[in-house]
Amino acid sequence: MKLERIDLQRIKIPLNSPFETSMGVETHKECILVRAYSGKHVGFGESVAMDVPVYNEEDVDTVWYMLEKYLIPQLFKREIEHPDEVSHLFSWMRRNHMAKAALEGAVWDLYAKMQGMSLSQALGGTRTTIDVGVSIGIEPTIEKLLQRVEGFVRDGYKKIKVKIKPGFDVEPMRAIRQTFGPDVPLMADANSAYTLSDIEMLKELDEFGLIMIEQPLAHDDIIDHATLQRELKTPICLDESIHTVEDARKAIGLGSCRIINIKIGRVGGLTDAKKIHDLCQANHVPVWCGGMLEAGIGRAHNIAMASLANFTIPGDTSPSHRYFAEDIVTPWIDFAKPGVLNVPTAPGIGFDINEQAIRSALVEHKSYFANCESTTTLIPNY
Ligand SMILES: O=C(O)CCC(=O)C1=CC=C[C@@H](O)[C@@H]1C(=O)O
Ligand SMILES: [Mg+2]
Repeated sequence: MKLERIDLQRIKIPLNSPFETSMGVETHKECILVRAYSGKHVGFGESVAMDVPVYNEEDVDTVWYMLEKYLIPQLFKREIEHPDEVSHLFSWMRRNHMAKAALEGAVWDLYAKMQGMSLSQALGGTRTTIDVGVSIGIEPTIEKLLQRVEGFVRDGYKKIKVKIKPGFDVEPMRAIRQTFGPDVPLMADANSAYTLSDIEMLKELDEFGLIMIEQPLAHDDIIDHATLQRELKTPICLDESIHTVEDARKAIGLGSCRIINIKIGRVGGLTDAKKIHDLCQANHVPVWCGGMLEAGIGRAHNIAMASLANFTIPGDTSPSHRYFAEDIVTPWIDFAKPGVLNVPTAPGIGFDINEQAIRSALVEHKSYFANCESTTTLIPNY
């Protein structure tokens, strides 16, 4: 496929309620939508970088900059046979995975549409439905947390993920277990809030029969996580520490984790997400699809990826209304039955674009054309 035009749209959407983690409080979802045009087809992608670089080194501005200055011009230079070529094409650039993934995702969607297949099929997905969980931010009180958990359990979510941080960890988890019993599928996500000096507290979490403790230690660590995993019964799941298939290989080899949370944007796109999925499958390490509070296009990409066979743990792909009063896709992403989403069978991401919702949320829109002189490439010829 020859890309003729690429559009970037920066949008900002209010969250239904603030979402607090150990990294801070989010009240809006700000992201960049990517539209990739070839002939009569258009593919859609979405960047997941936050508006401040607290989750990784990127933010919305760095994503736009890297796309405009390097990645879009480079893609215009090439005829792409298969989307798997894009991550190699971008491999000269260090990191900036969320910028790369937003553009690569649009190419994957475009490719699937041109082939007349769903994105799930194009990726090799086998599931026709996916079980989904919910991520609950840090609440001001344990009582408020219990109210949120009660509502989501009633809604039928297949996994309840609770954010923890120093001072809000053992007691909230104990209260959930005492209130809802041992059968609620429960996990904790620490977002790197602890160190090995907290090992005794982290071992206390073992009594709650959690599915996993996600990213308890430093965002760039796999050594201390291996030490901690040897002391814990509860499986450690790595999120922020895993950026590449090599990171995953090393973490599995060291015993740093027993589960991996795959986020398309964190690992640089669908091609690399699939490589990590396949490596984990070969090593009997289950994976699940993490979330970044995506709007509908990003959420649709997550659904397609989560249809791959080794995504055996419910992911954080809640229906749109969990976070937003209006979504940028139609139909809205919603349960087919409690805790279950259908995997679309229509071509590409399988959702239409709600242009009115995008217009309402639009901050900036810019079109780039392959035949435009100003779209020059500032990188060596790779
Ligand atoms: O998108 C969702 O529903 C889950 C969001 C979520 O839990 C996270 C988003 C971004 C960073 C973190 O706060 C956290 C995570 O680490 O998984
Ligand atoms: Mg996480």
